[in-house]
Amino acid sequence: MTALHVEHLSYAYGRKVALDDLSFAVEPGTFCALLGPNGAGKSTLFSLLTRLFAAPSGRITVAGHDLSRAPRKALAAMGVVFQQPTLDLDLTVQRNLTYFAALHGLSGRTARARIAEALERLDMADRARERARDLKCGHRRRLEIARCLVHRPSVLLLDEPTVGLDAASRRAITAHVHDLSRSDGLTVLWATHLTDEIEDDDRLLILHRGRLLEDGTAGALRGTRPLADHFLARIAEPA
Ligand SMILES: Nc1ncnc2c1ncn2[C@@H]1O[C@H](COP(=O)(O)OP(=O)(O)OP(=O)(O)O)[C@@H](O)[C@H]1O
Repeated sequence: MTALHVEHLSYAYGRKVALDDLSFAVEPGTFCALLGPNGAGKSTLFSLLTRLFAAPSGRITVAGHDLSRAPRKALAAMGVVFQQPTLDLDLTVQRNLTYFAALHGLSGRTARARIAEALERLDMADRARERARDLKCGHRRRLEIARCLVHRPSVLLLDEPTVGLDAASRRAITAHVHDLSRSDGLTVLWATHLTDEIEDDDRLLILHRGRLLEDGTAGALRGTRPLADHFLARIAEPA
């Protein structure tokens, strides 16, 4: 079964077309980078995938569930990290996660076990009692990633999750999420405009002006040139 399937998706803000007949499918356990410059349509796609916006046309399927016909099942199969942080900074790490687990109907022993597992997975176990406000930006982001694992989704959506982080935190988080995909079989859709977050084995979608310019394995698409050069050359081509 395809983990994430987008078929003929379009979206416009008034006359401004943000996504133009977008189609792609991501197989389970794949780390899929969605690479595009500012304004490419990445956040619009995330808003449609997470049902913040209703898709006026096209179809989205998550872990076999149609997002418009079976939204609860589709949304339960996904973990999301939005571009803007959404933690409660006055709560501890543990409390942030407990609150989120409760929203997903998890409580008591199950919630505690899942939270411990998620914190362990992100190397955050020793920070459970710290207030989110006291964490460095990189650790806040890691907490958000741990949070999106608590209900055991099979598909993770991350919208430019390293924005505003220093180089070391950026590298650590990118490595963590690649590892989640590799070791735990999670499907990842990672939106970015930074080519150094993408590995040669990753699936790569290049999005530009609402359209897919490329879809393949990053290493094969870039050939012998650095991915940054390949990307800049492709998006510089006339429409
Ligand atoms: N609320 C809005 N009203 C009108 N146009 C919008 C709105 N939001 C986005 N757009 C336009 O839609 C297009 C896609 O924007 P979107 O934010 O999805 O791109 P993005 O790839 O996420 O860019 P960024 O990396 O800057 O977040 C852009 O041309 C943008 O100007």
